[in-house]
Amino acid sequence: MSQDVVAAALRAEQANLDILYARLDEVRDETARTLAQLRRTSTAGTPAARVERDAFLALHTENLVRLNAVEEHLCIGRLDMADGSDRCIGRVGLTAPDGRRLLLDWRAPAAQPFYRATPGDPDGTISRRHLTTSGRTVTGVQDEVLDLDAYAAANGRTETVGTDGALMLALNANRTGRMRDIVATIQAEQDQIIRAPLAGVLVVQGAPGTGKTVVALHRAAYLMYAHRDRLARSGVLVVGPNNRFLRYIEQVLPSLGETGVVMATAGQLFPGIDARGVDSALAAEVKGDLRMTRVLAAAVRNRQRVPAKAVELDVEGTRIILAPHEVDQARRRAQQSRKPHNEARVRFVRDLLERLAVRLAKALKTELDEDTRTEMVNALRASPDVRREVNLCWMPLRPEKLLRDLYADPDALAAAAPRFSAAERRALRRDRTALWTSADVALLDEAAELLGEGDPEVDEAAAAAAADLAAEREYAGRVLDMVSDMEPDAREMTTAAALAERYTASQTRQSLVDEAASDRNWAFGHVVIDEAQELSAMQWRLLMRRCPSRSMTVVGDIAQTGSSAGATSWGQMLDKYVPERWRLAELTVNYRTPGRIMDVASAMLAAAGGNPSEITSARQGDSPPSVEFVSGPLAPAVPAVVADELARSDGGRLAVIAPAALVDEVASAMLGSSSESGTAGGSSSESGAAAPDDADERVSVLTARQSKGLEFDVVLLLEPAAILAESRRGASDLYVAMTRCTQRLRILHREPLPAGLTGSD
Ligand SMILES: Nc1ncnc2c1ncn2[C@@H]1O[C@H](COP(=O)(O)OP(=O)(O)OP(=O)(O)O)[C@@H](O)[C@H]1O
Repeated sequence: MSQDVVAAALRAEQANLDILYARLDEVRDETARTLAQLRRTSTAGTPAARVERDAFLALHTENLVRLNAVEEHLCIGRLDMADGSDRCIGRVGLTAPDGRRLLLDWRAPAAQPFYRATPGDPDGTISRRHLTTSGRTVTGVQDEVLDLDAYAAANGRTETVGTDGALMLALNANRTGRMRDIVATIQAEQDQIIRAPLAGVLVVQGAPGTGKTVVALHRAAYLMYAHRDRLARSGVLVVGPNNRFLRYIEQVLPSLGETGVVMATAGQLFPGIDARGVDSALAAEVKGDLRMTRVLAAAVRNRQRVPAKAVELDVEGTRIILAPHEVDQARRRAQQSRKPHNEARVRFVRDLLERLAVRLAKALKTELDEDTRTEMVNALRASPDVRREVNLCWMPLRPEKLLRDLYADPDALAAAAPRFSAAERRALRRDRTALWTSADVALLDEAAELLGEGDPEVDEAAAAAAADLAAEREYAGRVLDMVSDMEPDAREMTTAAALAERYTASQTRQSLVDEAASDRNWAFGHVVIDEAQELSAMQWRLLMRRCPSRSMTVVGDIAQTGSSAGATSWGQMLDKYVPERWRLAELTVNYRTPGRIMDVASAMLAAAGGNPSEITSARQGDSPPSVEFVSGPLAPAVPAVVADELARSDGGRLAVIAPAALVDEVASAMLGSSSESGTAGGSSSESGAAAPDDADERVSVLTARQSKGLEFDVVLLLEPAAILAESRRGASDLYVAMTRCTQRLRILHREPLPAGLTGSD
């Protein structure tokens, strides 16, 4: 390849990139000016005029956010088409003032061949060019020929232009602690998943590092582009395994210009609760089991009581009897309504008061007609005795109270869960002050279904709010007429239909995250679930309630299931909700872990009885895991090894993954060594151990479970045999830990190594 050809290609691409950035700057300035003008516009005028102004404010603000988000790597490449035209592909669409298309959004249908065209199926293309850029400078180009004859005819040569491959550059780059988008290098099998239809449940199964997470996030961005009308209003929910993981991925969607996504762990899916407690393996398993639906239903029924014997009540000085059989009859009738507890209570109280009114009339020797009946009922309602007894029989309940009372009372547990073993019931026992766990959240949600809202005032307020929202939506439909005056690039980034929905969303978008989080009945338009193999059957039930349309992207790897309540097959969890309506897509190339390390991880898992997926690694790497025997305690040996690795890894990030019992000791050893002399690698912030939640530190000390979904340049794995023995799913945890590194895996051990795990001692 002549240097001249490369230099000429770089020059040509630089000239084009300059035009694109100049246009981006222009559009940004125009949008900012329009916004400033709109803000200056008087807020007086008709309500409709104010609503219009707000609609445009929201639209332009959103556009500005998007335009600012695409500064880095604005243009990712180009397609040369057989018809002589070309298509520049970028993170956003841009049009020249005269309407000429300058840049095509990577999600547009016309951009699809950039990811999918092959020499066997060039789809109207001659060649594909990948661009690497740094800031606003082109640093590399790489051409892939898709139709050789046409390429030779167009370029007068068959030789392609190429600097380093964009994919290899991306894979070899040091990690930063934050996941990056992969718009420039999405692979064909990944693109198929990203652009798959919105409807239905799509399960993306794949071994470690195959890009499941990153693909699911790009799919969310794609769906929000292709179905903006629907998803802008209802929002997309992304569920991840823990807060650290959510922080690790949180920048991907904003970097693709998409906001309005709710991110949550399974422990944050019940309004007002952020579960921080931890369950034992048995408690998590029991709480995640579908048998809990029956236990909770029984717990609720057991709060609908009949007094053991007749109770005397004082009603304004008159004594009447509350007879058990009458309470029982009122209870039965209320139960027959099949309404949730708090709603059925209204009927129970009404029925019981009617019966007591008869007794009261008799005691007062009064005829019971329409007028006196109302009088009697009012007197009964005012009686403290009556109120107390009615509440004792059928108390209005919140889910939190129901569950706390159940966990705290062995008798209540025994009555609600008679078929559970004593050990299972013991596992559920908790003090009233215990922290909520993520498994509790699914139970609270189930309890909320069984209890219902039941407060008529609340219901009325909700109905009024719903009516308001409907009226706004109708108005938003009329805002459509105004779209034609919009600036072309703003139009490009939306569709006319989307504006209508977006206008409605503008009322909620800013607070969509808060609103959706505070509304248990929020129906998300699409739900992305990551590390989905970890979810229990009860958690699936909750997620299905959050997504009545069943439009979901479910990603995970059954071989990595660590939770005792997690899935052993996808059908086990999904068949009951979407029988024969979920589809499976598989990813087969590992972009993270070098092949020589992956082979050892797979051999270990197979030797432990697991079932690792067949997998090819995009890179083989230099060496298998290095294994070192340590004769003394492990923790004190760690800082020196970390210092050595940091010195070698040139700015990369490192994780020490240890058995749970060793983590604190290792973290202390790291902190001690850094405060003493900085021997562990320079400044204390570089060498000090980070808390498991801290994604920005260069060194993290984690358990295998905490490392799920994350990645590091170098992993130092301590005592694999202890991780293996930690739980019933210890082999999966160890497999996860071994597959987190992008460059090197170093193992320190004192105990004998698990079977299959061999390396270069
Ligand atoms: N097409 C691609 N181009 C560049 N990088 C990619 C591509 N696909 C995946 N990667 C990178 O590979 C790494 C692994 O991706 P990701 O975390 O999404 O995998 P995963 O399947 O979710 O892994 P695990 O199940 O082990 O958590 C990430 O750094 C991701 O950016």
